[in-house]
Amino acid sequence: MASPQIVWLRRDLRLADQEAFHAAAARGPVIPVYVLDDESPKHRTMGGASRWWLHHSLASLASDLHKHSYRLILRRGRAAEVLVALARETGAGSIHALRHYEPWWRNAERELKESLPDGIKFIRHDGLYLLPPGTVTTGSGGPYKIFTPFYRAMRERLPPGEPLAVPELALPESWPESDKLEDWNLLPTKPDWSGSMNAAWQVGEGAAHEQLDAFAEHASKYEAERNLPAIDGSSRLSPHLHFGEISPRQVWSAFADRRGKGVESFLRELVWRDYAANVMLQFPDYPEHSYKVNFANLAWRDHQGEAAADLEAWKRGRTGYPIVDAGMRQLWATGWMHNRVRMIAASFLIKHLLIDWRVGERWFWDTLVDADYASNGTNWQWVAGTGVDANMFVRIMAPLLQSEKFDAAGYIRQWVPELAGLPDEVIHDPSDMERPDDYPPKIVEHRTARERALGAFREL
Ligand SMILES: Cc1cc2nc3c(=O)[nH]c(=O)nc-3n(C[C@H](O)[C@H](O)[C@H](O)COP(=O)(O)OP(=O)(O)OC[C@H]3O[C@@H](n4cnc5c(N)ncnc54)[C@H](O)[C@@H]3O)c2cc1C
Repeated sequence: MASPQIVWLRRDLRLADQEAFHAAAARGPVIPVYVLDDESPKHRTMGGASRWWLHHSLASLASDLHKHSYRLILRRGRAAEVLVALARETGAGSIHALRHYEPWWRNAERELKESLPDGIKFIRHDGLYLLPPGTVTTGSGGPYKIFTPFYRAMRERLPPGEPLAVPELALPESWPESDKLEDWNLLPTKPDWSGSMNAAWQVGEGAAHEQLDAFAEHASKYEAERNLPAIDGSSRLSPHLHFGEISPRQVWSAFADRRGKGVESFLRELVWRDYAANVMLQFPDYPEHSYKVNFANLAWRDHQGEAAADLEAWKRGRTGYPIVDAGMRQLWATGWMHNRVRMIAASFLIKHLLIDWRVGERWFWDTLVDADYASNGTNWQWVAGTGVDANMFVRIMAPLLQSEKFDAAGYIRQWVPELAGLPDEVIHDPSDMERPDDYPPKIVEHRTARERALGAFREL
């Protein structure tokens, strides 16, 4: 019998369109393993909301494998060490994995390759992105920094090809020991904040495809509706894509025969995910520092001192700005926030409260179910105006105007029930007289905040 092949899973928790499974299945019986590695990412271990999602995603994948009389092996520890030990223990001929690009995963892949004994191969495949990061280059062969030219160059290389079906898997002669998922304590207990998350999401590969099918029905309206938080106009595929329950290639190919403004606009957004990965590949610590180095000197307010109460109000959705509070409460309750509102809430923290964007990035890292090192960092730097692109710090969003412009009244009513009784004309910016007693006053006036931010910028 051919030697078993290990498939090392990380953010690729699916059976279909999974090159690692395919390649492994072609060589012998397959042992799929997920390693819970809290060591390699150091301070970038998964946040609470991501761990909640991970639990359910692993449970779903294990159950899908079980339908094929298969198992998902769970191990915990430093990935490279765990995999070397498992390969020895099972007599595996190869370890297959999809290439990951977070700096800690690139290190772990290198470490694994170097520490495997002779005769055991580590074989990497593509599949996390539409095209492998680093392969879309300028005429002179360099990487792109700006989205639009990157997008144009990507489009010339797309579509990404046909997705793969679920491969036939042969059973190994015996199964190695596995941890129990429940013992990993990925779900919150004290306190258990997951009630509203359970109500908001169906997790797993099957659910990802149902979500895609549901979105495809109204994708033609995406361009018109994507910026309106009161409407479910976007796909909500981000956590499914982040955990790889569905591949971007599968998403792309679902629209192969359909064009039009809505679909085009959606596919363009999907390319942002690839763009962010390309930025991360060029600048591995992009989410950790302002790319424009002079911002290291910006006089941010001290978020652990003078600005601590403001930061807390932002996190809890009690800033007195209804659109910001609705977004932050949606995030807290469901682990997700509408894209337009992410921009408004992030901008509010950075410009109105003059708190370092990295503090907000970390809060999102902990609370988003789609928290993604590349996408989160790239978007926070974009909003801050500190990043590789042309956006500028001095472009300050006016949250109340944004709220009106994007018709957020229904969204505010849903997430800020104290304001539910207010009419549309008032709800975006209730005066002191109209503001219910249980809703806080604005923690800072727009004009004052704007001047403070511009003043800090001028001092750079
Ligand atoms: C401050 C801030 C932080 C963000 N943090 C994250 C994050 O940690 N993880 C994350 O996946 N997205 C992040 N985004 C991008 C965007 O808000 C989400 O991808 C989007 O809201 C997810 O909803 P959706 O699946 O309905 O998106 P859709 O509009 O349906 O888009 C389809 C897919 O394209 C990708 N996508 C869309 N917009 C972007 C974008 N601007 N950048 C990167 N990918 C994009 C996502 O994978 C998304 O699922 C952030 C945006 C901001 C402004």
